[in-house]
Amino acid sequence: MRESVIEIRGLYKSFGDNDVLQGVDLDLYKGENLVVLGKSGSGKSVLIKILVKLLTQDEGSVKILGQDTAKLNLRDLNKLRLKIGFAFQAAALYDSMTVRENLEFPLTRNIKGLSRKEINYRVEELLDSVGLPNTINQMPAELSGGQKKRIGVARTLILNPEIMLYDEPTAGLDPTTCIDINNLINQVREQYKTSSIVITHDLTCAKQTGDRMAVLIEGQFKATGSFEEVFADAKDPRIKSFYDYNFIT
Ligand SMILES: Nc1ncnc2c1ncn2[C@@H]1O[C@H](COP(=O)(O)OP(=O)(O)OP(=O)(O)O)[C@@H](O)[C@H]1O
Repeated sequence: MRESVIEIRGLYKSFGDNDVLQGVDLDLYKGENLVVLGKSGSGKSVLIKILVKLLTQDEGSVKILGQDTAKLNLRDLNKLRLKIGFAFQAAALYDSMTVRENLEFPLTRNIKGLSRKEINYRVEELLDSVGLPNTINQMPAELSGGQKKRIGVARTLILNPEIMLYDEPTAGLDPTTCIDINNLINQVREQYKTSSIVITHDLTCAKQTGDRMAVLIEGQFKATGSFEEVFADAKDPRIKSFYDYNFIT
């Protein structure tokens, strides 16, 4: 039996008469990269927001690291959130802060009493890990799109999360930089032993980073499995068209 770090059961969410999630079941297993695929508007962001309780489900349960999120008080919820790293689509760096300050910010805000030496060590270690030690005194505006993503990942890792959520990690990047980011996602899993959900439209990213795929269609996961299992012999025309669409555009 594989250990689940996230366990989603029977999740429903509607906005008015827009039934977005219609009975979602999904597990994220310890140590894996799980890729969540789905058309624009299929509910991927809604699902992620429910996971971190930025939205509340209408029905169903979410257990993260063994804890039922519906039963947590705010203090315990915030503790749990610290174990989840959220790497946003747009890297979400603070433009007015240097790279060093961007990385220090979550650290000093969430962990009190760290020495200057400990903070420096952690920041430098993370910048080394993402291959950008020389950017430490730069401003985000001086970085390329790919570098910003790397710094965003470093900042997310600084609190040692057990779970990583990557939201469209390769969006807006050229193909070579996409491959670098895919490699980084795999490196993070190895080095920091994280379990990750990668939300993407990019099938190259899915193939390179995903141990397993899950395809969200009409409010449910219709197919889960390895990239080959899901796409090689796809009978469901919606999955087939998702694949075809990706390689047309
Ligand atoms: N706060 C909200 N209030 C009302 N409707 C919402 C809200 N958030 C999302 N929706 C609706 O839920 C549906 C799913 O949206 P969601 O953002 O999860 O799609 P997505 O799969 O992440 O799309 P994309 O790939 O374009 O980011 C859409 O129809 C959207 O309009």
